[in-house]
Amino acid sequence: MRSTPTHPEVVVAGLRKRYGTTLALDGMSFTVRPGLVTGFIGPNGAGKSTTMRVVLGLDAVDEGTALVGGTPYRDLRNPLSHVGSLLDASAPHPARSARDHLLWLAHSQGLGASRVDQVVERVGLTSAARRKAGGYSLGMRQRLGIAAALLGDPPIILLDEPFNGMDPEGIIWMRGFLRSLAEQGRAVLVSSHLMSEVQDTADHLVVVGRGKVVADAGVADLIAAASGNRVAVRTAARPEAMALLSHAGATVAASGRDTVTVSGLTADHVVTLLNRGAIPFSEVFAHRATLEEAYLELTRDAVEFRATSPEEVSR
Ligand SMILES: Nc1ncnc2c1ncn2[C@@H]1O[C@H](COP(=O)(O)OP(=O)(O)OP(=O)(O)O)[C@@H](O)[C@H]1O
Repeated sequence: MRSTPTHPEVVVAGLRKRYGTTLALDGMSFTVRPGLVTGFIGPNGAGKSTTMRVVLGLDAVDEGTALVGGTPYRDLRNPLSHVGSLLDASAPHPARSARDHLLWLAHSQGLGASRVDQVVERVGLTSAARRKAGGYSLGMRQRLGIAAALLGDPPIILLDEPFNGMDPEGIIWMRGFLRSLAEQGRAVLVSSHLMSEVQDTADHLVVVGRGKVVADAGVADLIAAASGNRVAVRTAARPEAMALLSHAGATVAASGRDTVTVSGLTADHVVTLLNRGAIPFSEVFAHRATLEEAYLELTRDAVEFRATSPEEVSR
C-alpha cells in the first residue's frame, strides 16, 4: 500500500540560479498538484531540467525554495518513497539486465524482488527484463528509468522529457500511463519542449521561457486566452480581404490556405465590411486557437532563433 504524505505536492517558489553569465532560473515559481498531469513545457534552455534538478536536491539555487510534500528533498527520510524521477535515461551498466539493475536499486531501499517484477510489468518490459541493458533502445531505457522511479510507489513523479526516443506506439503508451498515474492520485510533472507531446495528456500546463513561468493554467483556459476575441474568415479573395480589414483598423494574419484571422473587430462588423467591399467569403467564425498556437504565442519572446512568417501583416 502506498503511504501518501499529507501534501503530495511540489511547490517551487522564486528559484534563481546563475551559471556564469547565464541566468538559468529567474524567479521560477509553480505548484504541482496531486491527481493531475502537469505539463512543464518550454523551449530548449528555458530552465526545465535545472528546475527538476533543484527540486531533487541535485543543484543548489542562489535564491528561492523547492519543497516536496512540504519538505526540502534533502530532508526527506526515505526520498524514493516520496518522489520518483526520471532525469536522464542513460543506460545502467550495459552488461546488466533491467531486472538486475532494478533489483540492485530495490535492495538499497529495502524492497524485494516481487516489487521489481511489478514495476517491470507496469512499464511493459517483462519480455526484455532479463536481457542486457546495453542492447536497449532509448525508448526501452526510458521505460526502465520509469520503472526505477516507481519502485518506491511514490505519490510524486517527476519525468524530464520522457517521450524522448519513443516510437509512436511508445508515445501512445506513455500518454495512457501518465494519465493512470494521475488517476491514482499522484502528482505528475512531465517536461517537454514539444506541445504536441503533452497536449493530449496534461490537465494543467506550466509554460516556461528564459527561466521563469510565462503561463500557469488549465489546458482549456490557455486555449481560450490564446484565442482572444479573434474572428476567422474563409475567403477566395484573401489579399483583398486582408487589405480591407486592415484598413478598417483590424490586425490581420493569413492562416491555412484560404483563411484570415482578424482581431479588433466583431464578426458582425467583419461581415458588414466584406459585404460593403463586395469581397466574397464562404465563412466567418470565432477563431479557436490550438494549444500549439497558444504555446508559440506564449514563448515567442523566449526563443532565441525563430523564422518570421512572411504572411503576417499587422497594422
Ligand atoms: N551545468 C551547467 N552549466 C552551465 N550552464 C548550464 C548548466 N546547466 C544548464 N545550463 C544553462 O541553463 C539554461 C537552462 O538550461 P536547462 O537545461 O535547465 O533548460 P531546459 O529547459 O531543460 O532545456 P532542454 O529542453 O534543452 O533540456 C540554459 O541556458 C543552459 O545552457
